Amino acid sequence: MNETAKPSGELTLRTLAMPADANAAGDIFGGWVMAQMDLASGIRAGERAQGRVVTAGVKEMAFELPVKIGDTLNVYTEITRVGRTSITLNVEAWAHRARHRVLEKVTAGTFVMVALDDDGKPTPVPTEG
Ligand SMILES: CCCCCCCCCCCCCCCC(=O)SCCNC(=O)CCNC(=O)[C@H](O)C(C)(C)COP(=O)(O)OP(=O)(O)OC[C@H]1O[C@@H](n2cnc3c(N)ncnc32)[C@H](O)[C@@H]1OP(=O)(O)O
Repeated sequence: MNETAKPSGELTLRTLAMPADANAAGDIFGGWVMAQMDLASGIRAGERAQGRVVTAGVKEMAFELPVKIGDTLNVYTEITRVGRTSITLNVEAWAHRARHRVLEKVTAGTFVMVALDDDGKPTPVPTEG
């Protein structure tokens, strides 16, 4: 792992970048990376909300480095704000390169998830604990 930078947040999801997720040049599609970050946000926010959540918005997405076939993608999440019905998370995706012992930040973004009730309407996020 690179000495100068470390992931922020809790490791929420790990998965492997496969050939079917790549474009013709061999780089993994940004949409696939975003989908993994969305899933990680859903897991973390769903646990905090103790129920169903949806993605309301994604802000400040930055694709800093490509993901390559064979990389392990590690997604870290940190809850930065809990509103009435929304949960805001900083989400970082780091690639563990297949043939090198390095972990590099590839993408970061801010996700806003909203807790829903059984009727699909926004519902208050319960107090923690
Ligand atoms: C025990 C259980 C364990 C669980 C373990 C779970 C594991 C399971 C993992 C599943 C992982 C799936 C993760 C994929 C999740 C999708 O991909 S969901 C699909 C994509 N998203 C959608 O289809 C959402 C479609 N949009 C909507 O349904 C509605 O616009 C929304 C988001 C519910 C908001 O409805 P609304 O009527 O505008 O509601 P409103 O009361 O005005 O606002 C509600 C809150 O949303 C905020 N908001 C609304 N729009 C925005 C926006 N554009 N930007 C930012 N915030 C916004 C408001 O500020 C407000 O926040 P609070 O002040 O209450 O904190």
